[in-house]
Amino acid sequence: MEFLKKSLKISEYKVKYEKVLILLLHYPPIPFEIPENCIRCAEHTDYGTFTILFQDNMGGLEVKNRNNEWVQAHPVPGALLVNVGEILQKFTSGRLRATPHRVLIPEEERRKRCPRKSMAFFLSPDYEVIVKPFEEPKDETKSYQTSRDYLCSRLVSTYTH
Ligand SMILES: O=C(O)CCC(=O)C(=O)O
Ligand SMILES: [Fe+2]
Repeated sequence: MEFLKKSLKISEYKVKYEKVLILLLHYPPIPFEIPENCIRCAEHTDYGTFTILFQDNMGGLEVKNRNNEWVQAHPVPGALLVNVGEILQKFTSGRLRATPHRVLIPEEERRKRCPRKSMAFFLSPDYEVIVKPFEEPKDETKSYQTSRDYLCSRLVSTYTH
């Protein structure tokens, strides 16, 4: 967290602890014909502070840049991918933007017929941390959402469909 404090020049870093959720993802091989435009993981932004992602060499991951263009995030051996999450976007008043990303199915037959594996470390503030811009002083007359409320509401809105 020190690097965030330095790069954003935050004098008081209030996120005392970080919750970590580790997701091991296995995308099965596709042994049959599928319609065009099928995807492995739909466009989304992660909810927390940031996500550290390891991916194998199957490819398919794309991130959206600030010009709203999809850019392939090719796997680089030994490299990690870091995605900014929604809570960090809120902490920084949008100076850091939550990265939209998705996982497509490679055109290439060999990679389509192989599984894809990835490992995601989702970091989120401790549950009682208030989700508000760092530079904004706390207003005692306002009611704020905690990290727990924010994460729960995002999970509910995602999984009620
Ligand atoms: O499998 C991947 O590379 C991405 C997974 C992902 O974005 C997620 O689980 O939130
Ligand atoms: Fe994600």
